[in-house]
Amino acid sequence: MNDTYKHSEVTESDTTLNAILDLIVEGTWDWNGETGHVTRSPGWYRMLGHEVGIFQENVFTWENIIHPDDYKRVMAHFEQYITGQSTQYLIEYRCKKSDGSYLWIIDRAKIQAYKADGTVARMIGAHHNIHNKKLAEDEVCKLNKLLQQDNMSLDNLIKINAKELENKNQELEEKIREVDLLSNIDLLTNIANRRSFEKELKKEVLRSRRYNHPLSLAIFDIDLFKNVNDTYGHKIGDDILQKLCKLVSANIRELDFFARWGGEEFVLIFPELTVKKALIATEKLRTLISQFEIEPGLYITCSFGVTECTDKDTIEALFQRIDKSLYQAKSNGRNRIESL
Ligand SMILES: Nc1nc2c(ncn2[C@@H]2O[C@H](COP(=O)(O)OP(=O)(O)OP(=O)(O)O)[C@@H](O)[C@H]2O)c(=O)[nH]1
Repeated sequence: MNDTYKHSEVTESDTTLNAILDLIVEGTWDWNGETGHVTRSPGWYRMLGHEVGIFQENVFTWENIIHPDDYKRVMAHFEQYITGQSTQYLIEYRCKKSDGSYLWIIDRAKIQAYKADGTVARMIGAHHNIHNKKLAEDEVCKLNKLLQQDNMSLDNLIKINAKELENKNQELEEKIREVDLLSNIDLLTNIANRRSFEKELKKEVLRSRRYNHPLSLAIFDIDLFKNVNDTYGHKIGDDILQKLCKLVSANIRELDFFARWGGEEFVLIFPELTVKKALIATEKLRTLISQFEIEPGLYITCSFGVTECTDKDTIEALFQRIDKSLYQAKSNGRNRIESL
């Protein structure tokens, strides 16, 4: 038994084919080159939002709905195909809808028959709605452009950020230096503090040993400073400490290291000086201080302990010795220097 499906008549097969085409493509068109007649499927009208069959069935209907910006391109492509300059007719363009907006479609067509003179006798085509796909492509295109711009600005941003970071780092380094400086400086007198002194002393002890150079150390303390505070007040006491530091700083060598040990006690490192020379230097200071009118009508004196660092000295041993010599200077009557 032959079970192949057959249409009983040609018209029936035409109806079936048209129904299938209407289902699988939005719009088909069939152009008769002899008469200029164009048959368009119901889907073609529906796709553009028109009532089926409202347009004249000729080529001008099609030409009139092509977007003006696409018109020349479409015509050129059509011309190339029907004149045999290109082998296929396949083109994307916009068609005007009933509401005046434009719909992106893809138009595919094939010549079905030629006239005796070689011109087209029949051409069948299909319009397919690609609007959403086209919009999505446009979006991607826009995004790509934006991305490129963004990449550039991102690049710039990175550069700007790097510069800002560099500035911040510089600021931070300055702050660290500042903090480091502050942590090494006595805030009242602006000279080195005990912490900084201890570091410096260790360094100088090592240096004197390495080069076998002398190194001396002095400590001095304001005599009876409690009386000054009690008589003139703590504020004047502070001013006196500041003035004393300025005086001493201005009368020591660049090489010498001057620090506040704490309270009204100060220390001096004399690199390259033997105890003999250190005694001369401290004597100069003692005299200067005692002759300096630190406040109107007020003079102060200081007691000094001096010692020289030996090969075997530990830092603690050094301190014990100058402390002891200062104690001796105090107990021997103040405003004097003792050395051990
Ligand atoms: N104004 C002021 N006074 C201070 C500061 N640090 C310590 N002093 C004072 O220094 C005085 C030290 O007193 P004492 O330790 O009794 O010694 P002194 O009166 O100097 O007597 P001698 O050291 O024995 O000569 C105290 O009154 C402290 O308050 C300071 O930063 N500012």
